[in-house]
Amino acid sequence: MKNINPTTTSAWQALEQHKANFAQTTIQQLFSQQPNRFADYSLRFNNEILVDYSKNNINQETLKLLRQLAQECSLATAIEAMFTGEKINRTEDRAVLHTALRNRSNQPILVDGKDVMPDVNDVLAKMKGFCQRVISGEWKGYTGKAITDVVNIGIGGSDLGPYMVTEALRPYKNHLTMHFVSNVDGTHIAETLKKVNPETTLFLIASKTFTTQETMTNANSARDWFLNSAKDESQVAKHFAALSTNATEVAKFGIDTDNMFGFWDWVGGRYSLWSAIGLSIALSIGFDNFEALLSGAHEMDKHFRTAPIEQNIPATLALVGLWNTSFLGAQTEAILPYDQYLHRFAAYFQQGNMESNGKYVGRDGKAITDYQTGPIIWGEPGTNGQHAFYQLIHQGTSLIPCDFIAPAQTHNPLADHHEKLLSNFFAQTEALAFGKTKQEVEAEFVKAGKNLDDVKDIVPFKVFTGNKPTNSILVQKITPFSLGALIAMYEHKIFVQGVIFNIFSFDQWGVELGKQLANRILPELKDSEKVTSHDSSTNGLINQFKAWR
Ligand SMILES: O=P(O)(O)OC[C@H]1O[C@@H](O)[C@@H](O)[C@@H](O)[C@@H]1O
Repeated sequence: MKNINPTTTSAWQALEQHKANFAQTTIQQLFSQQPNRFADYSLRFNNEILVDYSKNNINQETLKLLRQLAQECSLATAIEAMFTGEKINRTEDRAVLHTALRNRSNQPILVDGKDVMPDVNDVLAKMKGFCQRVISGEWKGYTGKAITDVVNIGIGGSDLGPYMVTEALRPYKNHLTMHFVSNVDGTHIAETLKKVNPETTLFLIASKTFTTQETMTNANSARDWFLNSAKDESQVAKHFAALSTNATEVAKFGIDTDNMFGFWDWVGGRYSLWSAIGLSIALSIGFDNFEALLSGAHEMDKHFRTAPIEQNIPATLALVGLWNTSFLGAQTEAILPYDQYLHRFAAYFQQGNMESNGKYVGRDGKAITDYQTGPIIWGEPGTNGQHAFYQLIHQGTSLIPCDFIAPAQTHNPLADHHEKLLSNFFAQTEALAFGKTKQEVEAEFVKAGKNLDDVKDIVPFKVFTGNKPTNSILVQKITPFSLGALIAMYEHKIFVQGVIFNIFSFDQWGVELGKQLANRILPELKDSEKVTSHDSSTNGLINQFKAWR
């Protein structure tokens, strides 16, 4: 991947000039000027996903310049570099091949001259056999009973993806009850263990490194709890499996390598749900559905790799997002799914995006000083968000571009719930784009029989300026296939932005310092000695903790 500061491209400079046009123009005016705006600014994937990006402050010139920016930043070369296994994660000297995990075409993909597909397929076959045995009840616990509960112990990428997807695909789930334990706070595992029976519980220890403090602490507590009942170490094999790249540490923990499902250093944690880390997903919805999830992602991969930039959905979302943040001044992006099953979707992409693109060092090793990199990602499911934080999106002083996501078909057709939900979905982007003018507010008062003189002081508070950018992502139905495609779409959006930001999107050095310092502090908490080795704030806090515990 080349080192190109995006601000030095001619497209960036042209975009800087071009943005002045939008100081005066509103989204409303753009719609009045362009009757076909919806048709011209929307894209479809497989007749299953519709992406409408028309309600943004963009015109054809904006798109032309953004596409030119992508070209000047060598996006096409970068895409090929990723898909062909080049070591684009240069700071860790690794390839980035989550796309190989879902490569249903089976075309060889080489890393260091070796095709990775046979290994990928071997692990998938092992996962399939394991799922069949556990789901059918053939796999027995230490007292001969079938498994009823699965506890995934992992954190970050080893938790967020599997948890988000198993929740999103609940309509497809079988009889197994899934639990996810991530926090090192003992409350998380303690509350989970209250709900399960050691005779019928399977623990999946999910950790790429198998050294993560939170996960190993929870795994040890789970094993102690299990042995408290089973009283026999040899029974651990029936109740513990490991999802990891680190066979040595897995063996040290005492998990049989037969129960280890491997993956490789070219799978980033936050891109790992497609790997063995997805075993909890496969157990919950069955292996066929897990394969459908992979297929959906693979179709999106093909689209991303081959579609021209004008029709390329992830690239378009990335460029429009970059326009909003780098040129129009937005600092955050909200992801707002109108689907209760997608309640962890925003949390998942908080890691996906912020751990990937929250970087201040460019690919040249120098600090980036002249542009913003990854935005802050946040969000909650609609309509809950409407009654909480939408006030600020509609009338605050910050510009917050939003992605609205909704399925056309619900899995729970109950009275008119879904029509009501979707009416809110449509209404919100309409309100955000077009707002409500002073004249409209006054007309409403008049209609309600009010004298305008009496209400004139209230009028400004009821005005909505509109002109707030949104994308609407309408999915025919949330199925394993469409969800796979949707996740891959956002993954590639992040990739495109990382390429243009000139950063390395696939490392995560920013999480290390806190871990190091926590390891230094941990022994200091073991005794009652007064701590003096830190700054006065940290010393003061530690010492108060010791006094109060
Ligand atoms: O899967 P393991 O190795 O336990 O890591 C879990 C998580 O740890 C964090 O510190 C980050 O590095 C994440 O990217 C990662 O997903």
